[in-house]
Amino acid sequence: MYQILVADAINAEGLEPLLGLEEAEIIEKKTDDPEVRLEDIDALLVRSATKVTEALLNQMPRLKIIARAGVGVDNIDVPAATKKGIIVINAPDGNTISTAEHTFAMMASLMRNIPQAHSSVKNLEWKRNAFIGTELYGKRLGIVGMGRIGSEIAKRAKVFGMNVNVFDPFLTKERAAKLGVESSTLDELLGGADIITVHTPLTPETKGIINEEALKKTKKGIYLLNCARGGIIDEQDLAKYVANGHVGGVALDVFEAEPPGEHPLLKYDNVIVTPHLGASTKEAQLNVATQVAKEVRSFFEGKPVSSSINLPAISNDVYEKIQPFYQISKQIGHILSQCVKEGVHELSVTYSGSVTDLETTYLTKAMLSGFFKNRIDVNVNEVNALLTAKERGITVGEKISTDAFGYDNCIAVTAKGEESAFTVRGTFIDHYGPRIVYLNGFNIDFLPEGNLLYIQHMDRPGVIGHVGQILGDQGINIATMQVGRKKAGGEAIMVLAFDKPLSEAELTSLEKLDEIVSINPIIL
Ligand SMILES: NC(=O)C1=CN([C@@H]2O[C@H](COP(=O)(O)OP(=O)(O)OC[C@H]3O[C@@H](n4cnc5c(N)ncnc54)[C@H](O)[C@@H]3O)[C@@H](O)[C@H]2O)C=CC1
Ligand SMILES: O=C(O)C(=O)COP(=O)(O)O
Repeated sequence: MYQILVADAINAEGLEPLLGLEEAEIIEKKTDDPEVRLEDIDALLVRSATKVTEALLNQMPRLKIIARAGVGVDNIDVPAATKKGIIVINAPDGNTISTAEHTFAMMASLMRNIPQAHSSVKNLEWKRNAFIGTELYGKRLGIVGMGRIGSEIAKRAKVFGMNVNVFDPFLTKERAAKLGVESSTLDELLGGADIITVHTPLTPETKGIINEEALKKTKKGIYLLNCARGGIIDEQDLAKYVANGHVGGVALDVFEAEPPGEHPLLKYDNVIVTPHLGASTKEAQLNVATQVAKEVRSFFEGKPVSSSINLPAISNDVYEKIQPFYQISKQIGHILSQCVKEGVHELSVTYSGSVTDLETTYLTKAMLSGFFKNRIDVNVNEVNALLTAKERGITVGEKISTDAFGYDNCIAVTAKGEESAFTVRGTFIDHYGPRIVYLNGFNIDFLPEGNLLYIQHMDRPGVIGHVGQILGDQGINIATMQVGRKKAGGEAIMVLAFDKPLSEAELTSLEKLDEIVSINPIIL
């Protein structure tokens, strides 16, 4: 008998597909309910409230699948689940419309003081002059994060006659044009917007993306919305800018800690809030519950699941053979995603040598998982890699070549954007390990691991010495250094490895050297 624990409020009608599952018991209780025998649970269904920590997973030795009835999996320790062989699935698009609509409702409420006016009338007041609002029409809306929800917001904003600027480093020009929005840098968006709304996942890159430094660049009277995840707008910095009168108004559906308790922002009249209601509609809840229930049922019936974010879809045998190439493919993708500074619309992989005997599509998917790492909330793996690329408008190509550039095997990946193309080649050498052997036109040879710095420079006497000197003066130890050039005195590159990542100031110190063309940290 499978025991399925539904730990958060998940739509009962949506769970009906599970009722057709023979030998299954559905238990609707919190994970800390004393009546729940965690050690017997096979499937765990949650929303955002239950924190699926490693400690919780340690108490659930039979757990095989975690289903998130919603998008964000930041409440689930996915690496810990993966390590334990637990499949994690979510419902990526079931609540997109509801969240976009809620954001829009918040924006309209904020600009027209609806919550404040509502309370006032309920208190038997009639203060028409106290609630003069601002039109949305003609205003510039800045959208940070142009994925499923951001795109739906943009569509609605345009119908309201708003101008839309978006910042999403992973948005291609083609997709921006298709959506009819203007792509801009974060600084341009900050400086030009009347209203800013964030729709990224919470990642190390997006945490505090709107902080004091960013708020300083916004227009006085700026309106800010966060209906994505608490922390994308830094709450302490925001409170400071509301207190000093710079911010015109704030709408929050999410908080760094939920519920927020006695929060400094709650005392301001121009801060309106909802208790994480973005996905709380009948439709969205039915959608997400049905999606995950169908998936859990498929899983227990031994059928493939389609919205898994961590399922290795290969047998152990094949997995072992493929493992070394799997890792280098992933690293190549991750290097490309950090080196290409514009939206990518094409990723083409060429396999040559002994690797062509293997199932290369797994490797292409591994490369994509490395490419998408840290860009989207969902852990992209071999199960969802191609779908994710397709959703993002990225064409993925695979070719076999006879030229392995003198190596036993070679995996070459070219990423193409509007303005540039960047190629990385890697190989796996038995008893030696993975090596990157070509980077953006230069032959080189380095281990794709740790904190790297890729420097493009002119091949002049003393450059390497100067770099060493500048870093040495700051007490920074260079662990390894590899160099490559096309011809004497021309363009050259170096790849350095460090024990820890360099700070912004340390990177800037190197930029002062005349011979240096560009500096790019790569963290693997
Ligand atoms: N309030 C609520 O109830 C809900 C909140 N959410 C939150 O909204 C988030 C977005 O959801 P979707 O649009 O479905 O996800 P998505 O994955 O389709 O879109 C996220 C977008 O953010 C972009 N992005 C990633 N890093 C970025 C960066 N550093 N700067 C700018 N853009 C960046 C990605 O390229 C992507 O286009 C979810 O991760 C979730 O946390 C989602 C549903 C309901
Ligand atoms: O889907 C998401 O990411 C959400 O934030 C919705 O959260 P909820 O399921 O309403 O707790």
